[in-house]
Amino acid sequence: MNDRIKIIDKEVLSDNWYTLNKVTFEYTKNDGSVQRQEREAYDRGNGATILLYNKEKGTVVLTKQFRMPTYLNGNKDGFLIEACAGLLEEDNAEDCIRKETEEETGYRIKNVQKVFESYMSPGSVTEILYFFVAEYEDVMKVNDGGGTDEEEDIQVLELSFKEALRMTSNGEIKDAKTIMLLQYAQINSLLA
Ligand SMILES: Nc1nc2c(ncn2[C@@H]2O[C@H](COP(=O)(O)OP(=O)(O)O[C@H]3O[C@H](CO)[C@@H](O)[C@H](O)[C@@H]3O)[C@@H](O)[C@H]2O)c(=O)[nH]1
Ligand SMILES: [Mg+2]
Repeated sequence: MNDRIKIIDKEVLSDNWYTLNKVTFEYTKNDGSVQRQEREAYDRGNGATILLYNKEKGTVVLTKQFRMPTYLNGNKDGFLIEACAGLLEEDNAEDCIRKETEEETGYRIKNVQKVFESYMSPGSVTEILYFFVAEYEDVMKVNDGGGTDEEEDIQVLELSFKEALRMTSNGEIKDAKTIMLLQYAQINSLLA
């Protein structure tokens, strides 16, 4: 696909839960010279995320859960407020996010709108994340949420949009996908 890149070797360094590969490749620089380089790339599949919002109430639904990698790196209690998200399985991103929304937040939503897609850590993680927004109403709540996985322990938060935006400024919300979705909602006036 790119004749400036020639993959020489791909070595699996770890495949315990997800896969960490070391890729050796020849890279042709802008000046035409060829360099041999190595990069580690963590492959944990792709994901989808969604902002649920209610115009009339001026609210959004977010989740709160323990995230070990953040606990290892400065997040005091390790809990993170995030937009609902999940890894893609066999299904396409849209079906995946509908299913994930019901499992994690308890809302059975109808129409979802794809807004953009983004690599979240392009220097080290292969994952591309698909971003969605959807309107929700109280009557769509069909269960308590929380996740289906035995180790999942997800708290569902319904916050005013203003409060959620404030939390992105004061550091209470520190998750990229969540900040991106809240700012998308603000820029596009999804809520008053
Ligand atoms: N035992 C074990 N379980 C794991 C490990 N890593 C993840 N899991 C479990 O695998 C499940 C994955 O849950 P999902 O809801 O599908 O994914 P997610 O972790 O919420 O990921 C979403 O958010 C990430 C962070 O923003 C995104 O990177 C990702 O794309 C996705 O959108 C969770 O139950 C989690 O505990 C691991 O190393 N060991
Ligand atoms: Mg999740």
